[in-house]
Amino acid sequence: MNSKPAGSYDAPEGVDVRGRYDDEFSEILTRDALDFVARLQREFREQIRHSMDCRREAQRRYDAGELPGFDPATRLIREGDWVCAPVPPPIANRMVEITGPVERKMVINALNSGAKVFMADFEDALSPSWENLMRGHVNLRDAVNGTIRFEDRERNRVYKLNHNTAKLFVRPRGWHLPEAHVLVDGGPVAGCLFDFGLYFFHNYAAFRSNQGQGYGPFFYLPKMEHSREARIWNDVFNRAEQWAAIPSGSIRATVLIETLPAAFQMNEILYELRPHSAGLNCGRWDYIFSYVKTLRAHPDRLLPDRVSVTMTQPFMRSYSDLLIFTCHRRGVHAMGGMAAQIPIRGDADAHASAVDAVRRDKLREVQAGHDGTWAAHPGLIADISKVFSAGLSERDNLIGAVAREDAAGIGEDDLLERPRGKRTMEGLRLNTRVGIQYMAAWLAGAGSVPLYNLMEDAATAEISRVQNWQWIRYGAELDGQAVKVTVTPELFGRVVEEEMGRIEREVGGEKFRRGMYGEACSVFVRQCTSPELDDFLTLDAYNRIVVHHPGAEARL
Ligand SMILES: CC(=O)SCCNC(=O)CCNC(=O)[C@H](O)C(C)(C)COP(=O)(O)OP(=O)(O)OC[C@H]1O[C@@H](n2cnc3c(N)ncnc32)[C@H](O)[C@@H]1OP(=O)(O)O
Ligand SMILES: O=CC(=O)O
Ligand SMILES: [Mg+2]
Repeated sequence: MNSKPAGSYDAPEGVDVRGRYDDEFSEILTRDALDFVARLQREFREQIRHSMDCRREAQRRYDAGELPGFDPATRLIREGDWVCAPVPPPIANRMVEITGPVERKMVINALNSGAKVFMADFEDALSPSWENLMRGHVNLRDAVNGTIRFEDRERNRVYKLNHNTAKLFVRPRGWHLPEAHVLVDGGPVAGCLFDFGLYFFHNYAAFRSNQGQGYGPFFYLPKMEHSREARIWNDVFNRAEQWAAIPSGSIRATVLIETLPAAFQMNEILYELRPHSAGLNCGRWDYIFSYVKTLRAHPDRLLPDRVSVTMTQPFMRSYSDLLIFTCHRRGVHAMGGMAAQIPIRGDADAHASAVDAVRRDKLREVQAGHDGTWAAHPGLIADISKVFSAGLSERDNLIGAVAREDAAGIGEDDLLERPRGKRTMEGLRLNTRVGIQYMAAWLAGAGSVPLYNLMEDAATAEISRVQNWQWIRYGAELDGQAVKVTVTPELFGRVVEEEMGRIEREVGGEKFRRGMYGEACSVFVRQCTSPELDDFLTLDAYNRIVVHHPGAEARL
């Protein structure tokens, strides 16, 4: 018999759910599901804590002047002749993958978009409020069951799934983010174990029969910095497979190489995950952010304007080439990244040039040997598919076709080569405008937004933040000014004031007053000017979206 009070979650011993109660959420937060998450947390929390300590230790070495590099201790793994488990047939062709937050209408649109894969995102594209996370789980359960519907009453439109849909991958949060609404033995559960655990618990069986042809579920794993973190994921997958009594190697995951230290660990990461690997992906935006973050104490590594740090910069090209070589050598997909352009309404020329930029980016990717790539918006899928299907010429992927032996010699200097380009006042202004507006959206519950005709999410906003921090910290000199202009806290203060004025004019007075712009501005400014660089924009800001029930706001 169920003894839980009405209107509260039925939590097992040691688990305390502090998030708002909702009958629909309680279908996800069942006693058994919470027990599964709690088991994962208890088994892996020490390893996670140790890995986060190791990250801090490595950062102390970089701050003392060391540069990231290949680890001599794992040379045999890099040089050895091993391959990952064979690619599962249902995901052999991953030519175009659409990504987006786990919002109900977008989940349906993404699954119907014509992309091969939909990466449902609890990470860069989602503001991880309790409501967003829990609705996301309800949405994914309904999507996997095939019953998901959404009614847009204003537009008199009903959304439901087509017969053929994209294969679902789910991206849980990174290791660093806690889930403050669920405590296990008094401490917050790791956000990624919460996301993974609930999704796996409710969906593994239906996914394997409806979508995975006996494989799955499938995941994307973000922001790792070292292969020891991949080992934890591999152990989590083993534990989940044992618990569900499904064959070992059912779960597959693509790791985003999106931190600078991880670029030197591609082989090691694949090796740790080799029974469960579904390749690697170039997470270009977080990678740029990580370049600044990792080399925060190196004043000779100032980034040029964000707009000029593209995939054609030599350090970015080397990273993508090495990723293709490594993945194909190990028998798995080498996925490309996200072009930030999105369709532009009401300006045909601007739209054509945005689509053209995406096409060029994708052409470069497929010609380099990437097996597939990401699309930010359904309106780009047809163009991207055209470029990639020509490049794949009837094959599912290029794994056996393009070896990229020429990239075998890419070394530390190539991966660390200094980015080139100008640093301008407009770069500083744009970073500020974008960072504040993104933060305002995130605090209000939207984790991905269109700004100035580009997709912005947590990763792209991070670049704006750390670049401002770096320029202020080291007094970057701006190019293109009649007189010498150095970035100082005072100059930045003036820029913030002027850009807040511009934001108000652009969004309109009423929206500005009702929105979270003031709070966003103070978070962003504090982070850009603090003596020590914060690890993540969203970690500090997370406290502002945690709401414990019953009761007021909570701080971790
Ligand atoms: C760095 C990284 O990590 S990249 C991966 C993480 N980032 C992302 O996933 C961002 C994905 N993209 C998006 O979130 C969106 O495209 C945005 C926010 C940039 C723009 O969204 P909108 O302002 O809604 O765009 P727009 O108004 O043009 O949308 C038109 C339609 O396409 C849908 N749509 C747009 N993008 C997506 C998407 N990625 N997935 C599914 N549907 C989408 C909209 O829901 C809308 O549907 P409707 O016509 O049925 O109402
Ligand atoms: O997650 C993707 C990225 O570019 O960051
Ligand atoms: Mg990312």
